[in-house]
Amino acid sequence: MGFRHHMNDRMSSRRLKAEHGEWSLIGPPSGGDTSNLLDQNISTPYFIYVLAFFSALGGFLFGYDTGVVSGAMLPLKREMNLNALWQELLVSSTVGAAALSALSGGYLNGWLGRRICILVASFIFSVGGIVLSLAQDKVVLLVGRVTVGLGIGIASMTVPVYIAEVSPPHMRGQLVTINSLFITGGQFVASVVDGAFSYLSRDGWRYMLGLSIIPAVLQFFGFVFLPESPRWLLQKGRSDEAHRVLSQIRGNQNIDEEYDKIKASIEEEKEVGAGVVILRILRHGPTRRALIVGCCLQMFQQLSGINTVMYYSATILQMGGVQDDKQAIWLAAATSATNFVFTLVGVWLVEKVGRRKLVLGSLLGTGLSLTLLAVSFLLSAQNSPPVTFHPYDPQNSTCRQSCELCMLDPNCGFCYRENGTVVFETSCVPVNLASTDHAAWGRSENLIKGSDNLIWAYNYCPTSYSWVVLMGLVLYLASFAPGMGPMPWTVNSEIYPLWARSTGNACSAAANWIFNVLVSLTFLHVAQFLTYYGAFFMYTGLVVLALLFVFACLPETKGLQLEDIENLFTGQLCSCRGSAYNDMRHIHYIRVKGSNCLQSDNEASDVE
Ligand SMILES: O[C@H]1[C@H](O)[C@@H](O)[C@H](O)[C@@H](O)[C@H]1O
Repeated sequence: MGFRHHMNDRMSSRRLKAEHGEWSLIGPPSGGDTSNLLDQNISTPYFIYVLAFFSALGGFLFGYDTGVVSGAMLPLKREMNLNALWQELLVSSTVGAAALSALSGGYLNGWLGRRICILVASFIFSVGGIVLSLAQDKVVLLVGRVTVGLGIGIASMTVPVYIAEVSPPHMRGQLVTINSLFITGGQFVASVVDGAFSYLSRDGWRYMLGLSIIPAVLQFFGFVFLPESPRWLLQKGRSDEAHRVLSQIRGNQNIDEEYDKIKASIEEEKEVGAGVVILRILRHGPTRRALIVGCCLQMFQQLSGINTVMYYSATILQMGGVQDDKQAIWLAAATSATNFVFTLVGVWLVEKVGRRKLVLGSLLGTGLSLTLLAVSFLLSAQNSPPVTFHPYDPQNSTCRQSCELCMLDPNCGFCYRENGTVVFETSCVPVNLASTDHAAWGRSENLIKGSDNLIWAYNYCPTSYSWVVLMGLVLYLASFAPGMGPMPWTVNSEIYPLWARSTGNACSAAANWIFNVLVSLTFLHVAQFLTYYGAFFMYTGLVVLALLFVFACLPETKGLQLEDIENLFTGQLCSCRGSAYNDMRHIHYIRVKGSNCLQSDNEASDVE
């Protein structure tokens, strides 16, 4: 096998090392079995899994605390007498606080280091959990929700950075994606805890909200004993410590090249000049382009509508015709289980097919399933039962339309009798403002569920299309979870040079949280204006935009050492799509014609 070496090629020394069997810094080939190619002496120590596990507990808490609130809201509404405004406040205050703290987390990360930030986040999570579980009134609840939000923000931007910085290149994608697996795992556990404690007649919400203390304390004590990122240590001039930690996490592998590369990239920082990091990022072409790609990926993740599905799955299923409250809660648990299981597929695929293909495939499936959801809502709307029964209306209300329009008006609900699949004696009447479980007056005012075949439908219409909605939801999650769920976090942890990494991740995580609030706060209003099928068609359109953006702009980062990845952004924006891949023997760069984003494109592919 004749390698042609190109000594002026920045990569050639790495290739040379590869020839001599030093694969540790380069990573395994895409897909196949690497065991016969790897030197037995340089296997990665298990310690890296311990680091990834304790860090990813931050992801678990992120998932748990964002997921638990929808189920906790049902008993909270009852016991604390919460009106719609307070319910919205308790949900969105956490996400808003997360956006702010993710932004400030960039500064804290650079200043205090990744390890201290993770310790601070787990401490904040523990305090938030204690405040929530002991809360006596809604103001204290709000304080608790803001507190956990602050923890979530810091954890969401620090954990992927830390894992990426301690991982060897060939495992980095997988280990960072494990953090996303823990996010969806946290959401799943939260939905099961919600389901289980919803049977308690009082104080169930205290357990739901308080149980997060356990993983938070576990993470705190774990991190007291775990090391700082060697990259951050080197940046701070603590070279001996950095060398020691790197040897500790790489075991018997040769760390010289990795160590030198990190040092070289710190030297490069000086070329960029001094000043406020975000301004330096914006002035420096490659990092500016990386920031645009990173933030847009996070924005598109949220614009694909994942959190309308996660936060409103019970409502969506009800709109699709699932009538029973408890059934809806457990179906929502099944939704988050699907999200979790399919994130596992992402963990499995990320080092095999790479980030780019995973995201493209995921967006394609997400778009198709959103179309299916939209079509099923359209069919339900077109077949929505008309109003046939007009009781005397003491308030002269406006609730007098078909079920579809009745459902879209938050002031009205649909009341009907059912015999098998036949719906009859249908009316649309105002909802009781204190509890949406009842009508304000008339035959559904004091409704005992199921009595006399009478059904009060707030937020949904009787339809025979619920199974299509259910199928659409499952397909949506199966497509979203392996790619668009985890990859924005994974890619962001890799694409910035060391000096810009904390700030870049802070900005992109904040973009994620800001669009999260935006989409989830507007969903019900958007549905009211555009109808449900209109809303889902709109998300489909946004996914098509995302697909075009990713196709044009997202380069492949699989297998590259962190310090090499910035080279992918040295050309014009979007000129390096799909450009680098590593097939174990050498790194290929295929650049889009005319760009200068790579230093070694042609040479890299003429290897035989
Ligand atoms: O990657 C995660 C994951 O997909 C979650 O299910 C979702 O709730 C978050 O918003 C997202 O950032």
